[in-house]
Amino acid sequence: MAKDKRPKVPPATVVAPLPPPPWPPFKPALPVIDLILEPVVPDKVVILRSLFPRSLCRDYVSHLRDLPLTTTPGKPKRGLALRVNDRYQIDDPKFANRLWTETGLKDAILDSTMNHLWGGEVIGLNSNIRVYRYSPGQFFDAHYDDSNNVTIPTESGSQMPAKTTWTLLLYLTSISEGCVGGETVFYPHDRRSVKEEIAVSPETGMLLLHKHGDDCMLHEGREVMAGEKWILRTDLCVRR
Ligand SMILES: O=C(O)CCC(=O)C(=O)O
Ligand SMILES: [Fe+2]
Repeated sequence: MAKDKRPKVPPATVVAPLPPPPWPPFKPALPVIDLILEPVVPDKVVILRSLFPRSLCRDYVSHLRDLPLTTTPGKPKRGLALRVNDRYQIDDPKFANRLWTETGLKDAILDSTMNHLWGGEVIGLNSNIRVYRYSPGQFFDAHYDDSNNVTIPTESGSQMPAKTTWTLLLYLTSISEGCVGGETVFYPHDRRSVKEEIAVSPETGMLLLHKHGDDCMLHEGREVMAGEKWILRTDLCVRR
């Protein structure tokens, strides 16, 4: 089989398990509005506005600042996308489950008319939670996101085999907090082309979902010009 040379996101770094951070409670109770999935690119990119209200985003950012964020190295290994941002990563199945069940996301996804898009029976979110902070000059170069095999804990304590099918990015800041730039840009034809680009500007509290794996669109996190772009990232998981 031909080797896939598309630039990929570097695999998760193996680190000694640390206790998860004390994520702020979801206050006020979520969701604050009727959550509606809005297509941006048919079958590939969807947004969900106001998953978190602005006050909760503010609360999250002020807590996330205290986390031990590390700056990604400037020069990636061959085949991996260049990204320059500060990030934190934790395996936290409990928080992934809270994000899934206590925000209205599960209902919005499972009740949607878009059920055929998710790539199987959706069972929850990837427990690999990533926090990104982009300061001015930082960006995430064009790449594709891979699908990964993971497990999701069930209520009985067993582990259910799952695979990730869509990337979830929750924007915690935007132009309203002074973040200039930082759009997530998609390229429909596997090449960076200004004419073809579809740019999603961060909106505070908005969740962006995009299909990944074999059908992933080439995409990038554009350079932040002022302020800070904060994101929470996880993935949608289906049964495998
Ligand atoms: O920061 C962004 O807008 C894009 C992030 C991204 O592409 C990723 O996490 O794989
Ligand atoms: Fe990505």
